[in-house]
Amino acid sequence: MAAKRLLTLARDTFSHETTINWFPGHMAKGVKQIRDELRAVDLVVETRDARIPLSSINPQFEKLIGGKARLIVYNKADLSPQSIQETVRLELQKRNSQRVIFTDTNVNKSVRRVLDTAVKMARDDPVKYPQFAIMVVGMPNVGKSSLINALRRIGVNRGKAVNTGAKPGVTRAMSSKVKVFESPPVYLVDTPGVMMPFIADPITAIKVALTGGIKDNIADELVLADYLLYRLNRFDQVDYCKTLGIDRATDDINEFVGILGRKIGALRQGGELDVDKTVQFFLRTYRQGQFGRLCLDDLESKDVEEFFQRNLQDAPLSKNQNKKLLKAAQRQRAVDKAKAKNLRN
Ligand SMILES: Nc1nc2c(ncn2[C@@H]2O[C@H](COP(=O)(O)OP(=O)(O)OP(=O)(O)O)[C@@H](O)[C@H]2O)c(=O)[nH]1
Repeated sequence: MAAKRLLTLARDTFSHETTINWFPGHMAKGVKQIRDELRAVDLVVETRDARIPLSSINPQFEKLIGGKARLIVYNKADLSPQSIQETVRLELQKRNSQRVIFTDTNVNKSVRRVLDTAVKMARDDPVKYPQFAIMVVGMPNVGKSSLINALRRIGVNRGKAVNTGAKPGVTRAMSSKVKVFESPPVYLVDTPGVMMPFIADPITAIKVALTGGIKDNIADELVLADYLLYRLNRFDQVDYCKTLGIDRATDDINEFVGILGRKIGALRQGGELDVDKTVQFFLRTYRQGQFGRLCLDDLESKDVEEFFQRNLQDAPLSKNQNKKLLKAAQRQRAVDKAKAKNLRN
Protein backbone atom coordinates (compact mmCIF):
# COMPACT_ATOMS: atom_id res chain seq x y z
CA MET A 1 0.00 0.00 0.00
CA ALA A 2 2.56 2.49 1.19
CA ALA A 3 4.86 1.85 -1.79
CA LYS A 4 2.09 2.64 -4.28
CA ARG A 5 1.21 5.83 -2.52
CA LEU A 6 4.80 6.95 -2.36
CA LEU A 7 5.32 6.47 -6.07
CA THR A 8 2.38 8.65 -6.99
CA LEU A 9 3.20 11.44 -4.57
CA ALA A 10 6.95 11.64 -4.84
CA ARG A 11 8.54 14.79 -6.24
CA ASP A 12 10.61 14.22 -9.39
CA THR A 13 13.20 16.83 -8.59
CA PHE A 14 14.41 18.87 -5.65
CA SER A 15 15.59 22.40 -6.06
CA HIS A 16 17.18 24.72 -3.57
CA GLU A 17 18.93 27.96 -4.38
CA THR A 18 21.14 28.65 -1.39
CA THR A 19 24.37 26.84 -0.79
CA ILE A 20 25.97 26.18 2.61
CA ASN A 21 29.53 27.12 3.39
CA TRP A 22 31.70 26.21 6.34
CA PHE A 23 35.41 26.84 6.21
CA PRO A 24 36.65 27.79 9.69
CA GLY A 25 40.22 28.90 10.38
CA HIS A 26 41.50 25.50 11.44
CA MET A 27 40.68 24.14 7.97
CA ALA A 28 42.68 26.85 6.17
CA LYS A 29 45.52 26.03 8.56
CA GLY A 30 45.01 22.31 7.85
CA VAL A 31 45.42 22.89 4.09
CA LYS A 32 48.70 24.69 4.74
CA GLN A 33 49.95 21.91 7.03
CA ILE A 34 49.04 19.25 4.46
CA ARG A 35 50.95 21.18 1.79
CA ASP A 36 53.99 21.64 4.06
CA GLU A 37 54.19 18.01 5.18
CA LEU A 38 53.36 16.36 1.90
CA ARG A 39 56.96 16.09 0.72
CA ALA A 40 57.76 13.58 3.50
CA VAL A 41 54.70 11.43 2.72
CA ASP A 42 54.81 8.20 0.66
CA LEU A 43 51.09 7.51 0.33
CA VAL A 44 48.08 9.78 0.72
CA VAL A 45 44.96 8.00 1.91
CA GLU A 46 42.09 10.20 0.77
CA THR A 47 39.05 9.26 2.79
CA ARG A 48 35.56 9.88 1.43
CA ASP A 49 32.02 8.99 2.49
CA ALA A 50 30.51 5.93 0.77
CA ARG A 51 27.00 7.45 1.11
CA ILE A 52 28.05 10.34 -1.15
CA PRO A 53 30.81 8.95 -3.37
CA LEU A 54 30.82 12.04 -5.58
CA SER A 55 29.80 14.80 -3.20
CA SER A 56 32.55 13.83 -0.73
CA ILE A 57 35.25 14.49 -3.34
CA ASN A 58 36.99 17.70 -2.39
CA PRO A 59 38.40 19.25 -5.59
CA GLN A 60 40.93 21.09 -3.43
CA PHE A 61 42.75 17.82 -2.84
CA GLU A 62 43.22 17.23 -6.57
CA LYS A 63 45.52 20.23 -6.75
CA LEU A 64 47.02 19.77 -3.32
CA ILE A 65 47.99 16.11 -3.62
CA GLY A 66 49.12 16.35 -7.22
CA GLY A 67 51.09 13.33 -8.41
CA LYS A 68 51.63 11.68 -4.97
CA ALA A 69 50.68 8.01 -4.68
CA ARG A 70 47.06 8.05 -3.54
CA LEU A 71 44.60 5.50 -2.24
CA ILE A 72 40.91 6.42 -2.20
CA VAL A 73 39.11 4.99 0.81
CA TYR A 74 35.32 5.14 0.83
CA ASN A 75 34.49 4.79 4.50
CA LYS A 76 31.12 4.12 6.21
CA ALA A 77 30.50 1.42 3.59
CA ASP A 78 28.13 -0.22 6.09
CA LEU A 79 25.71 2.69 5.51
CA SER A 80 25.77 2.58 1.71
CA PRO A 81 24.46 -0.09 -0.72
CA GLN A 82 27.07 -2.67 -1.63
CA SER A 83 25.81 -2.57 -5.22
CA ILE A 84 27.34 0.88 -5.84
CA GLN A 85 30.90 -0.24 -5.14
CA GLU A 86 31.68 -1.68 -8.55
CA THR A 87 30.09 1.29 -10.31
CA VAL A 88 32.15 3.76 -8.29
CA ARG A 89 35.36 1.81 -8.97
CA LEU A 90 34.68 1.73 -12.71
CA GLU A 91 33.70 5.39 -12.93
CA LEU A 92 36.82 6.53 -11.07
CA GLN A 93 39.00 4.20 -13.10
CA LYS A 94 37.72 5.84 -16.28
CA ARG A 95 39.03 9.18 -15.03
CA ASN A 96 42.29 8.15 -13.42
CA SER A 97 43.94 5.00 -12.17
CA GLN A 98 43.62 5.54 -8.41
CA ARG A 99 42.99 2.46 -6.31
CA VAL A 100 39.66 2.43 -4.49
CA ILE A 101 38.85 0.56 -1.27
CA PHE A 102 35.56 0.51 0.65
CA THR A 103 35.81 0.29 4.44
CA ASP A 104 33.76 0.04 7.59
CA THR A 105 36.06 0.95 10.46
CA ASN A 106 34.38 -1.68 12.64
CA VAL A 107 35.27 -4.47 10.22
CA ASN A 108 38.94 -5.43 10.38
CA LYS A 109 38.94 -7.24 7.05
CA SER A 110 38.03 -4.09 5.12
CA VAL A 111 40.54 -1.85 6.94
CA ARG A 112 43.31 -4.43 6.59
CA ARG A 113 43.30 -3.86 2.82
CA VAL A 114 44.44 -0.26 3.40
CA LEU A 115 47.31 -1.50 5.54
CA ASP A 116 48.19 -4.21 3.00
CA THR A 117 48.55 -1.58 0.26
CA ALA A 118 51.07 0.43 2.31
CA VAL A 119 52.99 -2.62 3.56
CA LYS A 120 53.28 -3.98 0.01
CA MET A 121 54.64 -0.67 -1.30
CA ALA A 122 57.17 -0.57 1.57
CA ARG A 123 58.27 -4.21 1.07
CA ASP A 124 58.57 -3.84 -2.70
CA ASP A 125 61.15 -1.07 -2.34
CA PRO A 126 62.85 -1.18 1.10
CA VAL A 127 65.67 1.11 -0.06
CA LYS A 128 63.27 3.83 -1.09
CA TYR A 129 61.07 3.32 1.97
CA PRO A 130 63.13 2.53 5.11
CA GLN A 131 60.15 4.01 6.95
CA PHE A 132 56.82 4.32 5.20
CA ALA A 133 54.72 7.43 5.82
CA ILE A 134 50.98 7.69 5.20
CA MET A 135 48.94 10.88 5.43
CA VAL A 136 45.19 10.57 5.91
CA VAL A 137 43.18 13.44 4.42
CA GLY A 138 39.50 13.98 3.69
CA MET A 139 36.40 16.04 4.34
CA PRO A 140 35.17 16.49 7.94
CA ASN A 141 33.53 13.56 9.71
CA VAL A 142 34.17 10.95 7.01
CA GLY A 143 35.91 8.79 9.62
CA LYS A 144 39.63 9.60 9.20
CA SER A 145 40.43 9.33 12.90
CA SER A 146 38.37 6.14 13.25
CA LEU A 147 40.27 4.68 10.31
CA ILE A 148 43.61 5.52 11.91
CA ASN A 149 42.56 3.93 15.20
CA ALA A 150 41.38 0.83 13.32
CA LEU A 151 44.67 0.59 11.39
CA ARG A 152 46.61 0.80 14.65
CA ARG A 153 44.37 -1.79 16.29
CA ILE A 154 44.90 -4.19 13.39
CA GLY A 155 48.55 -3.43 12.60
CA VAL A 156 50.16 -3.18 16.04
CA ASN A 157 47.35 -4.28 18.34
CA ARG A 158 47.31 -0.97 20.21
CA GLY A 159 44.47 1.20 21.45
CA LYS A 160 43.03 4.50 20.31
CA ALA A 161 45.64 7.03 19.16
CA VAL A 162 43.45 9.94 18.02
CA ASN A 163 40.08 11.30 19.13
CA THR A 164 36.92 10.63 17.15
CA GLY A 165 33.45 12.15 17.40
CA ALA A 166 30.01 12.14 15.83
CA LYS A 167 30.29 15.86 15.00
CA PRO A 168 32.44 17.31 12.21
CA GLY A 169 35.61 19.19 13.17
CA VAL A 170 36.80 17.06 16.10
CA THR A 171 40.32 16.88 14.64
CA ARG A 172 41.53 20.48 14.52
CA ALA A 173 45.26 20.01 14.03
CA MET A 174 47.61 17.55 12.43
CA SER A 175 48.40 14.59 14.72
CA SER A 176 51.91 13.47 15.59
CA LYS A 177 53.17 10.29 13.89
CA VAL A 178 51.25 7.14 14.81
CA LYS A 179 52.83 3.72 14.25
CA VAL A 180 50.53 1.26 12.48
CA PHE A 181 52.96 -1.51 11.44
CA GLU A 182 56.24 -2.78 12.93
CA SER A 183 58.13 -4.43 10.13
CA PRO A 184 58.44 -2.73 7.75
CA PRO A 185 57.78 0.33 9.92
CA VAL A 186 54.68 2.18 8.73
CA TYR A 187 53.60 5.47 10.31
CA LEU A 188 50.75 7.79 9.59
CA VAL A 189 49.45 11.22 10.47
CA ASP A 190 45.87 12.40 10.85
CA THR A 191 44.86 15.79 9.43
CA PRO A 192 41.88 18.04 10.16
CA GLY A 193 38.88 17.46 7.90
CA VAL A 194 38.98 20.00 5.09
CA MET A 195 35.81 21.26 3.46
CA MET A 196 35.75 22.99 0.08
CA PRO A 197 36.07 26.75 0.69
CA PHE A 198 32.99 27.22 -1.46
CA ILE A 199 30.43 24.57 -2.42
CA ALA A 200 28.92 25.96 -5.59
CA ASP A 201 26.09 23.45 -5.90
CA PRO A 202 23.44 23.81 -3.15
CA ILE A 203 22.36 20.16 -3.50
CA THR A 204 25.93 18.92 -3.02
CA ALA A 205 26.11 21.08 0.11
CA ILE A 206 22.86 19.57 1.41
CA LYS A 207 24.20 16.03 0.89
CA VAL A 208 27.45 16.84 2.69
CA ALA A 209 25.53 18.39 5.60
CA LEU A 210 23.02 15.54 5.71
CA THR A 211 25.81 13.00 6.12
CA GLY A 212 27.27 15.06 8.98
CA GLY A 213 30.09 16.87 7.18
CA ILE A 214 28.92 20.38 8.08
CA LYS A 215 28.04 21.59 11.58
CA ASP A 216 24.28 21.33 12.04
CA ASN A 217 23.79 24.88 13.27
CA ILE A 218 25.30 26.16 10.00
CA ALA A 219 22.87 24.32 7.74
CA ASP A 220 19.10 24.80 7.83
CA GLU A 221 18.05 21.45 9.28
CA LEU A 222 14.51 21.76 7.91
CA VAL A 223 15.93 21.92 4.37
CA LEU A 224 18.14 18.87 5.11
CA ALA A 225 15.09 16.98 6.38
CA ASP A 226 13.09 18.00 3.30
CA TYR A 227 15.82 16.73 0.99
CA LEU A 228 16.03 13.46 2.91
CA LEU A 229 12.25 13.03 2.68
CA TYR A 230 12.37 13.74 -1.06
CA ARG A 231 15.15 11.20 -1.54
CA LEU A 232 13.41 8.48 0.51
CA ASN A 233 10.14 8.91 -1.38
CA ARG A 234 11.66 9.40 -4.82
CA PHE A 235 13.72 6.23 -4.55
CA ASP A 236 11.02 4.15 -2.88
CA GLN A 237 12.74 3.67 0.46
CA VAL A 238 9.30 3.03 1.87
CA ASP A 239 10.60 1.40 5.02
CA TYR A 240 11.18 4.77 6.65
CA CYS A 241 7.49 4.85 7.64
CA LYS A 242 7.85 1.49 9.37
CA THR A 243 11.09 2.53 11.07
CA LEU A 244 9.47 5.71 12.38
CA GLY A 245 6.22 3.95 13.30
CA ILE A 246 4.07 6.25 11.15
CA ASP A 247 1.33 4.89 8.93
CA ARG A 248 1.13 7.64 6.32
CA ALA A 249 3.76 8.63 3.78
CA THR A 250 3.83 12.18 2.49
CA ASP A 251 6.21 14.24 0.39
CA ASP A 252 5.22 17.47 2.13
CA ILE A 253 7.80 18.31 4.79
CA ASN A 254 5.43 20.36 6.94
CA GLU A 255 2.83 17.60 6.99
CA PHE A 256 5.56 15.02 7.65
CA VAL A 257 7.01 16.98 10.57
CA GLY A 258 3.49 17.25 12.03
CA ILE A 259 2.91 13.49 11.76
CA LEU A 260 6.34 12.54 13.12
CA GLY A 261 6.38 15.20 15.86
CA ARG A 262 3.09 13.97 17.25
CA LYS A 263 4.26 10.35 17.02
CA ILE A 264 7.43 10.97 19.04
CA GLY A 265 5.73 13.45 21.37
CA ALA A 266 7.94 16.39 20.37
CA LEU A 267 5.73 19.08 21.82
CA ARG A 268 6.49 22.32 23.59
CA GLN A 269 4.68 23.53 26.67
CA GLY A 270 1.12 24.22 25.66
CA GLY A 271 1.08 21.37 23.13
CA GLU A 272 2.71 23.26 20.25
CA LEU A 273 4.80 21.12 17.88
CA ASP A 274 8.58 21.25 18.44
CA VAL A 275 9.76 21.39 14.83
CA ASP A 276 13.48 21.51 15.65
CA LYS A 277 13.34 18.48 17.92
CA THR A 278 11.33 16.52 15.34
CA VAL A 279 13.68 17.39 12.49
CA GLN A 280 16.73 16.52 14.59
CA PHE A 281 15.19 13.15 15.48
CA PHE A 282 14.59 12.41 11.77
CA LEU A 283 18.17 13.38 10.81
CA ARG A 284 19.67 11.40 13.69
CA THR A 285 17.67 8.29 12.74
CA TYR A 286 18.97 8.56 9.18
CA ARG A 287 22.59 9.09 10.25
CA GLN A 288 22.43 6.02 12.46
CA GLY A 289 21.59 4.02 9.34
CA GLN A 290 18.13 3.09 10.52
CA PHE A 291 16.54 3.71 7.12
CA GLY A 292 18.83 1.13 5.56
CA ARG A 293 21.78 1.56 3.23
CA LEU A 294 21.31 4.67 1.10
CA CYS A 295 23.44 6.40 -1.50
CA LEU A 296 22.52 10.06 -1.99
CA ASP A 297 24.48 10.58 -5.21
CA ASP A 298 23.14 9.52 -8.61
CA LEU A 299 25.69 7.26 -10.22
CA GLU A 300 24.58 6.70 -13.78
CA SER A 301 27.45 7.43 -16.17
CA LYS A 302 25.85 10.67 -17.36
CA ASP A 303 25.41 11.88 -13.75
CA VAL A 304 29.03 11.11 -12.92
CA GLU A 305 30.24 12.82 -16.07
CA GLU A 306 28.16 15.90 -15.30
CA PHE A 307 29.46 15.98 -11.72
CA PHE A 308 33.08 15.86 -12.84
CA GLN A 309 32.50 18.49 -15.52
CA ARG A 310 30.80 20.81 -13.09
CA ASN A 311 32.98 20.35 -10.02
CA LEU A 312 36.39 19.11 -10.97
CA GLN A 313 37.23 20.63 -14.31
CA ASP A 314 36.32 24.24 -13.61
CA ALA A 315 39.15 26.65 -13.00
CA PRO A 316 39.77 27.02 -9.27
CA LEU A 317 38.42 30.19 -7.72
CA SER A 318 40.80 32.98 -6.84
CA LYS A 319 41.21 34.03 -3.20
CA ASN A 320 39.17 37.18 -3.87
CA GLN A 321 36.41 35.31 -5.67
CA ASN A 322 36.29 32.92 -2.74
CA LYS A 323 36.06 35.76 -0.23
CA LYS A 324 33.26 37.44 -2.15
CA LEU A 325 31.32 34.22 -2.51
CA LEU A 326 31.77 33.34 1.16
CA LYS A 327 30.50 36.78 2.19
CA ALA A 328 27.49 36.48 -0.13
CA ALA A 329 26.76 33.04 1.28
CA GLN A 330 27.00 34.33 4.86
CA ARG A 331 24.55 37.13 4.05
CA GLN A 332 22.18 34.70 2.38
CA ARG A 333 22.42 32.33 5.36
CA ALA A 334 21.41 35.11 7.74
CA VAL A 335 18.41 35.90 5.52
CA ASP A 336 17.43 32.20 5.34
CA LYS A 337 17.75 31.78 9.11
CA ALA A 338 15.52 34.80 9.72
CA LYS A 339 12.97 33.41 7.22
CA ALA A 340 13.04 29.95 8.86
CA LYS A 341 12.62 31.55 12.30
CA ASN A 342 9.56 33.44 11.06
CA LEU A 343 8.13 30.23 9.63
CA ARG A 344 8.57 28.43 12.92
CA ASN A 345 6.96 31.21 14.99
N1 LIG B 1 28.68 3.68 10.50
C1 LIG B 1 29.96 4.02 10.53
N2 LIG B 1 30.35 5.06 11.30
C2 LIG B 1 31.66 5.39 11.30
C3 LIG B 1 32.62 4.69 10.54
N3 LIG B 1 33.83 5.27 10.74
C4 LIG B 1 33.63 6.30 11.60
N4 LIG B 1 32.33 6.38 11.94
C5 LIG B 1 31.70 7.38 12.83
O1 LIG B 1 31.77 8.65 12.16
C6 LIG B 1 31.96 9.71 13.09
C7 LIG B 1 33.15 10.56 12.68
O2 LIG B 1 34.34 9.80 12.82
P1 LIG B 1 35.80 10.48 12.98
O3 LIG B 1 36.77 9.36 12.87
O4 LIG B 1 35.84 11.37 14.17
O5 LIG B 1 35.83 11.38 11.67
P2 LIG B 1 36.95 12.41 11.15
O6 LIG B 1 36.96 12.30 9.67
O7 LIG B 1 38.23 12.17 11.84
O8 LIG B 1 36.29 13.78 11.62
P3 LIG B 1 36.91 15.29 11.70
O9 LIG B 1 37.40 15.45 13.09
O10 LIG B 1 35.73 16.16 11.38
O11 LIG B 1 37.98 15.42 10.67
C8 LIG B 1 32.10 9.03 14.46
O12 LIG B 1 30.85 9.08 15.12
C9 LIG B 1 32.48 7.59 14.13
O13 LIG B 1 32.07 6.67 15.11
C10 LIG B 1 32.18 3.58 9.73
O14 LIG B 1 32.93 2.91 9.01
N5 LIG B 1 30.84 3.28 9.77
